[in-house]
Amino acid sequence: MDTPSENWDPALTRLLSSLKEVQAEGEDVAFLSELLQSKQLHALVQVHNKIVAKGKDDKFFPLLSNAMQVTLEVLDLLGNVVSVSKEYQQLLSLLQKPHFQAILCTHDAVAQKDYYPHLPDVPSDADEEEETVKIVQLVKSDEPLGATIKTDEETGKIVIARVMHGGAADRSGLIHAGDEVVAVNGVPVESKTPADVLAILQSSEGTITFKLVPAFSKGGSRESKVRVRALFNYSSAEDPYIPCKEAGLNFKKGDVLHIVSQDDAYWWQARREGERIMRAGLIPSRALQEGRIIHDRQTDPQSMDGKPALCGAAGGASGADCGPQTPCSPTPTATALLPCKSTPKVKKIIYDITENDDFDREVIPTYEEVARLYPRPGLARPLVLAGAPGVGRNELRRRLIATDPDKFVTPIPYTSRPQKQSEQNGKEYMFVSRETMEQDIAEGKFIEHGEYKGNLYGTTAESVETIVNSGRVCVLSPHWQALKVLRTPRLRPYIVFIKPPPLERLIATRQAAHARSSFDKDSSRAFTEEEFADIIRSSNRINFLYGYMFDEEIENDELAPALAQLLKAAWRVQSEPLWVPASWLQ
Ligand SMILES: Nc1ncnc2c1ncn2[C@@H]1O[C@H](COP(=O)(O)OP(=O)(O)OP(=O)(O)O)[C@@H](O)[C@H]1O
Repeated sequence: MDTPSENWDPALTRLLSSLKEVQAEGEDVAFLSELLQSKQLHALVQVHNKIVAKGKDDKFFPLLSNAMQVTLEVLDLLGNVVSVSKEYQQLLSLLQKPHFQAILCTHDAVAQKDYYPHLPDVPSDADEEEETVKIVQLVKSDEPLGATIKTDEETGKIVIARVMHGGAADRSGLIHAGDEVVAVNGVPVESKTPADVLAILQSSEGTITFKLVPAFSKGGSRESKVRVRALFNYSSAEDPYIPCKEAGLNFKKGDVLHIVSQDDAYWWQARREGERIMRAGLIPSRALQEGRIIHDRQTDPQSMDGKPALCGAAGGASGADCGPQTPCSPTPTATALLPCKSTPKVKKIIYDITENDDFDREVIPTYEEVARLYPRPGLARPLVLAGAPGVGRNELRRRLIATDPDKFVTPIPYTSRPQKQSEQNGKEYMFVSRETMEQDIAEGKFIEHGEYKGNLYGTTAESVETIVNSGRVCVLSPHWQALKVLRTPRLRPYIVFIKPPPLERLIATRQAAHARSSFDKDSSRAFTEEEFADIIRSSNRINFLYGYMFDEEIENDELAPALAQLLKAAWRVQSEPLWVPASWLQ
């Protein structure tokens, strides 16, 4: 046991002597005594004292609260620089270090006061006879108040329906969902409608004064930390059921959203990740959106993704709109919001399917929970070029490898066909017997395999891992049906969707380059018009079935810009923290 030295902290010394005075024995007392005399605790107390002493000067305050965001922007800029100086490289390597990025994230959390404790709710056993009223005064500005109001169905009173996270009302900390509005600017609102209240608010100038009866146990809820990737486009202007259009958050498929509240079963509150606007917006919850998609698939089997899936006809039971500077009107009745709620999930044949991809039709693309995966130096994620046969995946893969053959590598395929004399095992192919290959396929060792002229061909997951572990970037251009086998926490692929340009451009670019049809393995000939149309058709279909897996899209119009974009993707994979399914990190 360490013996306290002379400069031992006085508070610890006092605690120790009072412990001795207790004169009790036993394991707990011995443990406490040892703890109070330990050097580690003493060091911690000293650190604490120093922080408290320095804090008194109040010299420490964060200059910014988005250091990590700035870092990512810098990395993006540096990624575009072709020739880099030594200083650039040093800065790059520093900014890419996971520990450095972890410090920046922690810094931002502290700067954003992400740790603040929340005050306990007002006790619900307070005297009900004596109604507590709070007067809240807010300065009117260009910013919306960030709250919606509605008429309470049971009491008929005007209440705060919801408070948008990060908005003016939320930041005041004084207005909560469920608070009853008694008066606005001195005008009692009893027996008024939400629209009347909006009119009062719109006509007010300077400050707005609310007289509110606080709701019990409705204190501000803590922000959730959930991030999701949106798998559909959403525009609140086209959504007839959103309780308040101005409160809606528009987003595109692929955007990462920070879900700050899931308190409401049908309308979540979210911010777009990386945006500096603190006020959250309303988005349809997963349950609501799933219901809409299923409803759309049943009523319109041709429905493709890209359009917001909405139930019923537009302009139905919509909530009254609200002005941008005022609290918003009520949520429409629950029945108006829920025409799809009781609809069971069903399989629906949407395409004229020839392959067996029933599994994929089960996926209802709403949101995918994601988390940031930090790059691990020397362990780049495999780069997967997905797309329709003939679109140019192999051409782009070849050109990428040609830019740096030591860095970009494609796995050597396995085959059961006999080795030719001119061939070397492990160079063009790994030659194995048909029995061995069949057994490995049955054991799930292959990420893709197929048969051509009576011989098996395929690529193993292990060969991908070997390349990753060797510090090089593994580049794959598998058949699209291999995607679901590939997209696992084990391989963590970065999937780039190679999509064709519009038909006219597809034909023009391929004809100008004398492109060879990849549909005909036996002879070298140009693509037919029907084949060009097929490329576009199957591209749409692959995007529909697997779009939720794609990390980015590249349009393969002219080869040079497509390759430049691919090089950028390859850079990102090696250097940037990227969003991946949260389940990969658990
Ligand atoms: N952007 C482009 N402009 C002109 N020609 C292109 C372009 N991209 C690819 N090609 C040509 O189109 C043909 C088919 O490309 P590629 O073999 O890469 O297709 P793929 O997607 O790998 O299809 P498959 O899997 O069926 O081989 C090739 O002759 C290739 O050189």
